[in-house]
Amino acid sequence: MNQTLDVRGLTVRYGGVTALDGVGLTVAPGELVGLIGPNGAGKTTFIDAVCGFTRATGTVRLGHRDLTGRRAYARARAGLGRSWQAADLYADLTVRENLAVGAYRPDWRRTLAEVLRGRARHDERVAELLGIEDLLDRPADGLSAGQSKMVDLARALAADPGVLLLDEPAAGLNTAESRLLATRLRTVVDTGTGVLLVDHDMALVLGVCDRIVVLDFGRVLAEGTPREIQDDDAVIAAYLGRTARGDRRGKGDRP
Ligand SMILES: Nc1ncnc2c1ncn2[C@@H]1O[C@H](COP(=O)(O)OP(=O)(O)OP(=O)(O)O)[C@@H](O)[C@H]1O
Repeated sequence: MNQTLDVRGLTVRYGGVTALDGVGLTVAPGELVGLIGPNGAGKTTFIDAVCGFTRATGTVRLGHRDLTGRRAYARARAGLGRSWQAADLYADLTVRENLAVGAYRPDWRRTLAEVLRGRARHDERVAELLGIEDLLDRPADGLSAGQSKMVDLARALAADPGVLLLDEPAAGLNTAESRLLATRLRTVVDTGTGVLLVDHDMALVLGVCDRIVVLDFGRVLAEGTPREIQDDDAVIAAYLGRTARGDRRGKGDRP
C-alpha cells in the first residue's frame, strides 16, 4: 500500500563527525523526490538512518505508523523499501528467484495471503512494469549493468513497499541506460509508489524528479522543483556549478 514518508529532524553522529544535522523531508505517494549533494553530504547516511541501519535521532513515520527507534527488519516489513549502491543480486539464482527473495516475509500469515493473492503473478507484473519480463528465467549472473540495476529495482518493488529509497541506481550506467531508468522510474511512480532518488547523474535527477532536496555538510541547503534548484545560487556554488544543465554529474562531486 502506498504511504507518505515523513522524516523530521534526522541527526546522525559518527564520533566527532555530524553526518546529518536535523534533516527533514517528505515523500508522498506518486511523488519522485531527488536527494542530491556533494560527496560526503550525507545522502547515504540519510537512507541508512531512515531504514534503521544507522543509529539516529529524529522521527520517521510511514503513513500512520511511527517507525522511530524500530529495527531495520521491522521498518522493511512496515513498507520501507530500499536499494543499495551496489546491485548485489544473487548470482546463482534466476531473475524470478531474485524477485521471490526480495518479496519473502518470514511471517506465515502474510506468506499465506500472498500465495492466495498470487505472489508469482505479482512478480511478473513488476517485471513487466520495468520491461524485464524476458529476463525472468535467466540467471542473474551474466546480466549487463543496466539489466542488473533494473532487476535490483524490481527486487525492491517485489516486496510491495509503501515507499522506495534508491541509492545511486544509475551508478555505472551509460547515457542510454540512464534514460531508460528514468522512463521506468516514472512508470513506477505513476502507479502511486513514492520514490526517493539519490544519484549523482544530474541529467537523470533534474529530468525526472518532481521535487529535489539538496544536502550539503549534513544539512538541507535548498529544496524545490528542478528548475528552482538549477537556478539556486547556493546550490550552484556548492554542487551544480555554472554549466551544470544537462551535465551527467554534479560539479561539486569531490574526486
Ligand atoms: N560508518 C561511518 N563511520 C564514520 N563516518 C562515516 C560513516 N559513514 C559515513 N561517514 C561520514 O559521514 C559523512 C556523510 O557520508 P555519506 O556516505 O552519507 O555521504 P554521501 O552524501 O552519501 O556521499 P557519496 O555521494 O560519496 O556517496 C561523510 O563525512 C562520511 O565520511
